[in-house]
Amino acid sequence: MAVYTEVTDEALCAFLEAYPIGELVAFRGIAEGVENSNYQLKTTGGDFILTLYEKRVDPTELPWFLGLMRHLAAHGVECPQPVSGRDGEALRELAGRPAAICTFLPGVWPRRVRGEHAAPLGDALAGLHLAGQGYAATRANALGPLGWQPLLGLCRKDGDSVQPGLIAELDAALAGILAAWPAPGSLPEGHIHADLFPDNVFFLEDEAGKPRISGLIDFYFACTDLLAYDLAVCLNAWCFEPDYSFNVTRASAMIRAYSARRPLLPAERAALPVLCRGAALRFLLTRLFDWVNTPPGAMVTRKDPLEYMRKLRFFLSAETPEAIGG
Ligand SMILES: Nc1ncnc2c1ncn2[C@@H]1O[C@H](COP(=O)(O)OP(=O)(O)O)[C@@H](O)[C@H]1O
Ligand SMILES: N[C@@H](CCOP(=O)(O)O)C(=O)O
Repeated sequence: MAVYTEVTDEALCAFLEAYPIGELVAFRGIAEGVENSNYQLKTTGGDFILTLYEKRVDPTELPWFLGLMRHLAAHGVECPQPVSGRDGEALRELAGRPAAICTFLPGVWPRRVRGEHAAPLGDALAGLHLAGQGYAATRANALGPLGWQPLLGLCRKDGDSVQPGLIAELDAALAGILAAWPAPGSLPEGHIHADLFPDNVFFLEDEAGKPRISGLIDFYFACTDLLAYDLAVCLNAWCFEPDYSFNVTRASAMIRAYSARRPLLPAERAALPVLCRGAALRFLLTRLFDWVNTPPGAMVTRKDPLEYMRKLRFFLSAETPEAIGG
């Protein structure tokens, strides 16, 4: 569930007076999502998404995220655009939370990933990286390599209750990944989405039934980091079958489409195995942290950390870029 903060009719109507988007017709909470509370709004001015930012988003960072979305939308990326109020401000407060209204995107995210999603995704990811180039402000990746050791430390006490021996296995994997991680400045950097999972990518079908991307959402992990790391996140999130076998054909199609729009440097391609290991570890650690540190009834939706242990093991065994479709 992801409606953590309830909003009353009265509070919402009063809130909407600040915006030039007409009057409220209907609204409903959206159950999907993990981090924030989302509502779909219908007003006499159209359809919108209202997001109330919950505790895990640092409010001082919200202007950076909203600015990035605005910049990307202005440079051709289909993504939600923050709607400004009559005073020019997109960010205000509702029900005691920072809140913003964004444009509604058509389409649905794929409940089951298919091969034909891979090329549009690779192309859209490269488009996002290119469009992000002119956004000057930067945001460090709090969930990058420097954050992994402290996060693992916070899971140390209870991690083995999820799987015996897990912490020792993660200690060894982390040491290897950090030792092989690309040196600062050695690979191209820019603004990355950093969480481009299937539930953050909307598709529509064309007349022939072929999926095309109608929008990318959820930029609240976006940051400035290695561009190829974003591709590694997608290889993790999109290229495994339900039985955890890696679909190398799908991965190749994604990497090829990415490279057709933003050619990968040989050094980026060579780094893909370690970047994929790092990306698997990153999602494993945040899921493990939530798993072992979330008291019952807390407002966090927990996801299975062991899914990413299996992916990490695969990437640890894949030594060459070719083994992962590169
Ligand atoms: N701009 C948008 N247009 C249409 N639907 C949206 C939009 N933003 C969010 N949603 C809906 O809300 C759900 C949760 O959004 P998401 O940003 O992933 O939440 P969270 O940050 O809590 O993970 C999405 O799966 C989608 O159904
Ligand atoms: N994609 C992450 C969790 C973040 O959730 P989102 O709903 O904000 O995309 C994971 O799968 O661990």
